[in-house]
Amino acid sequence: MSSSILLVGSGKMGQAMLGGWVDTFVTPSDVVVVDPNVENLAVAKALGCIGHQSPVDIDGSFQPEVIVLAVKPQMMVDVLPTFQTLAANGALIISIAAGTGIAQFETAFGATASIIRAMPNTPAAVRHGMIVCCQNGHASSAQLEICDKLMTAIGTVAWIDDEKLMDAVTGLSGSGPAYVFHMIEAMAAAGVRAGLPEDLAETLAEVTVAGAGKLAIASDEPASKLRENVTSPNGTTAAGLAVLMAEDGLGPLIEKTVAAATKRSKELG
Ligand SMILES: NC(=O)C1=CN([C@@H]2O[C@H](COP(=O)(O)OP(=O)(O)OC[C@H]3O[C@@H](n4cnc5c(N)ncnc54)[C@H](OP(=O)(O)O)[C@@H]3O)[C@@H](O)[C@H]2O)C=CC1
Ligand SMILES: O=C(O)[C@@H]1CCC=N1
Repeated sequence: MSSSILLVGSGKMGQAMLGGWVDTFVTPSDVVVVDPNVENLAVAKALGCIGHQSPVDIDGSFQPEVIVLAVKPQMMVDVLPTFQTLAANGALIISIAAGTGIAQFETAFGATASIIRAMPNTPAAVRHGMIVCCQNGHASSAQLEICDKLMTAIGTVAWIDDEKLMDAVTGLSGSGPAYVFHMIEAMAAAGVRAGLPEDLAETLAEVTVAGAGKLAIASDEPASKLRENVTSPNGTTAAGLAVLMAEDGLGPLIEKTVAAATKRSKELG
């Protein structure tokens, strides 16, 4: 890839993105990573990227074409001013921070800067992420293409026009893996209580969730039909679903869960 990338923050999401990029089309030495956390920076360096603990250490001739911001939303106020000079050559700015709106980046980098807000999730680490992108209308078609390629390297990409939807995206797919991991935890614990050995219960829960997810994606049928396919009349699944789909069952709980995460995303902005 000809584009030079500056990645700010090589924590969980920064590392997940880097892994997908260098596994596919990005030359590691084209990526400069800034992170004060020595351990996280070492992961980026081990992949062959150039790493610095501070932007002041970056080679003065480095002109990134893309700047990817992967620090906590609460850090943005302090971090953005330190990258204004590096962005001055018209670099595309991509932020994956929850809540932080495009307007905050326009304030820092200029009203006509090319800004894309993207919301990935942690399955990006195994290139099965869901990434939703939204741009401010100033990115060129080449910049949109670069972003799409970077995000496609870590999963499935969707673009939306209405930035207001990014909070709901964050509450659903951004935070969503945690809901599913908790479901795995709960299923495994229930299996143990039903008499299964712990290791076996964990494997059954993990493989069942992964398999159901794969089937849902591979199948043309809606999830409701796939659910019905498991459910024999008066059988075991019907007995289980009578509990899970009760009036106070999983549906209302997930609705409250996504609403709470969406509200928190709005607050972070
Ligand atoms: N985790 C997730 O599932 C998702 C997270 N996001 C968003 O991604 C962003 C990063 O989250 P995540 O990767 O989980 O967080 P992490 O804490 O794992 O990573 C953030 C990294 O940034 C470093 N850092 C702190 N200050 C600076 C600085 N001034 N310059 C450069 N790097 C700095 C941190 O160092 P230190 O550890 O020393 O603080 C850390 O290594 C957040 O904005 C979050 O909202 C988006 C989608 C999913
Ligand atoms: O919990 C968070 O705030 C981040 C954003 C989406 C997933 N993790």
